[in-house]
Amino acid sequence: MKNNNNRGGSARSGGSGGKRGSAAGSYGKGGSSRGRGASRPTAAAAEIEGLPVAKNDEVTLDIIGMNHSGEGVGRADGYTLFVAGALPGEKISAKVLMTKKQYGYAKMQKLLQRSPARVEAPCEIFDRCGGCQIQHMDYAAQLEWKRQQVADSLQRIGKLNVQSFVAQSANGTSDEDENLEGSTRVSGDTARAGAHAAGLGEASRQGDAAYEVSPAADPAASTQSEAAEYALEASTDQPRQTLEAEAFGGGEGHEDSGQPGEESRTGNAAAEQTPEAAGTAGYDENAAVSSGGQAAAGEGILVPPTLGMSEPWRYRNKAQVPMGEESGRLIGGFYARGSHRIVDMQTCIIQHEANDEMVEAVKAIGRELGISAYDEETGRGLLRHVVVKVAFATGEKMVVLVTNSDRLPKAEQWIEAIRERVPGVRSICHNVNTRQTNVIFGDKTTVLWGEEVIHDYIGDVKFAISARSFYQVNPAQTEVLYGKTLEYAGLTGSETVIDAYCGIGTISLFLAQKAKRVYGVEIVKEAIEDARKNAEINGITNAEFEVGASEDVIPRWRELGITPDVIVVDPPRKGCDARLLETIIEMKPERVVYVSCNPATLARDLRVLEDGGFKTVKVQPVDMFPQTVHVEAVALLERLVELPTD
Ligand SMILES: C[S@@+](CC[C@H](N)C(=O)[O-])C[C@H]1O[C@@H](n2cnc3c(N)ncnc32)[C@H](O)[C@@H]1O
Repeated sequence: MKNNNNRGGSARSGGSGGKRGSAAGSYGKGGSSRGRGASRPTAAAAEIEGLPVAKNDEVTLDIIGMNHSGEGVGRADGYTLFVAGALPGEKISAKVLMTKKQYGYAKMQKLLQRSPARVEAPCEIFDRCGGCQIQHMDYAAQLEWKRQQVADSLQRIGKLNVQSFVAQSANGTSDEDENLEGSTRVSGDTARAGAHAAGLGEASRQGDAAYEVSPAADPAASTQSEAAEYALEASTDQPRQTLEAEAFGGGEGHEDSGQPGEESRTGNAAAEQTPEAAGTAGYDENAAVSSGGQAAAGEGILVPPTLGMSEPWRYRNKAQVPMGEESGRLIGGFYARGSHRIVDMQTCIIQHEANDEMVEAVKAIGRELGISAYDEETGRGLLRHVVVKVAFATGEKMVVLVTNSDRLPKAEQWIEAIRERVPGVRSICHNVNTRQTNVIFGDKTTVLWGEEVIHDYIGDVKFAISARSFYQVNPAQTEVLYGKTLEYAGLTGSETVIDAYCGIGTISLFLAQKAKRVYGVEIVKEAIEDARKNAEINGITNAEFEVGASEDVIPRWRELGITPDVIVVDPPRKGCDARLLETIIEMKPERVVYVSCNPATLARDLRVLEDGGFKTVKVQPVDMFPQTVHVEAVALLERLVELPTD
């Protein structure tokens, strides 16, 4: 049906509402995506001529996929609309919130046809908080969607050949056992729901060229120049520059790396991690995936089902909670999606309970002591963030108060009250960040009380973790991830291994148990100090560490004659530096194991390595961040044997 403006295709439908976990939540409140109190850019852009829809139109949409931010993707007369809360396979009525040249946003009004993968989000503030994006999607469907994100990126960005899939049988198993790799199997109905929700089946055939170049759906993207966005998405000729731009603003904030779920900057993950290509999973015509299931044996890269958790809740060992004020009262919680508006919370069900308790204690103490919260608009106020960590294996706890002032007023009272209300706390730290920035930590950290570090175990290896060092946030899945990394490294005990972007030496020390020698490099000085301590406390003598950028240090190691058999890289979201990739190619290791938290930069870098003489054998997705859109994967590359030239 055409509307009055002859824009066509936006079949009007009435209705409003939508239940929690179905509808979009707090979108559409206007303002820029960065400003405090803003949540979604609405009609900031002037109406654009010739679009099939306009702001406030009501449209009926078939949701054909889900983008990197977890928003459903619908089309109105070929025009792409992103709808928060909508799942692939659903039919909805929606109201257009804003339009850009090639895509727009709409708010779900009514769910007309429900996906079998839709579940009730268990978190009470899911519809407001931006911390999780896909609690309303059944876990099996989340896992399949993540697998497909990886496969699609490899194909679309890396131009790599991915093995096709065979459909899953009714009991969720497949004959292709080799491909299961110990994964959480997708069972029966949920398998089909998963395939459905991941935008597979019919909808997966509906991709088109326009969508292929469509830009980031994330509200944060709207703060970037559109030209940059399009450069980013449209072209794989210049993917490095553009993909780097999207990764946490180009790679500052090393202390926490920009790992998904590791919000080293303020802002929720959805706001900060601008998707690289608007997430074409599920509707890329060229994607090899045909349904939820297993890869068929044959040519191409194997992308097995995502390794998931049996209990995908309460898995996080760290919370970085921004503090604010509401009617003069101190509050703390994650940001609403696409904004810096804090949603006060009492509990976060993906966090360990101890983290909830620590955050609540700090909020209560702050209120009692009359502490002000930092206001990022005025640059005034004291308490910026509370960062809490708990070691799952030992129960040790750390509280870090990040303030906008060198001095922590009432420090003694803080210490006394935290010790009283957080039984078992081992470390209370103060970090100073006086910069007007969205990076969480400042450079100066002092121990107010207790130890400088807490200790945890991954497998049998003990780790000391300081306030600012990167440490994986999901300990159960870290073991799975590192186990895969070790397996792919294929060590026999005689190998020399380089671990680039080594953090506190977690992967290095895992590898050192099976290698002759391991060299780790990391840019954060404190992390390398921790890595050395960690080697020492575990009695590991065959690992050595150097501070510096991998792209500077490893070429130097090459000049010194270090010849690795295996190179492991685990870079932040922006991926590997081009100089590092060049050096890897020149060093000619037998194998490269690439651990990645960003399928887009992974795909880009694999392309470079493939062109440099390596073959990608398999890429295993591992779910480090259930209920969120973040995707982790580990890739195995083997060096192609060079044939002699006559
Ligand atoms: C995703 S984390 C991986 C850490 C570690 N492998 C682990 O599993 O805990 C990436 C690490 O790279 C570091 N980093 C960022 N840029 C770097 C660079 N150019 N050279 C070396 N390390 C870098 C960050 O500080 C962070 O510790």
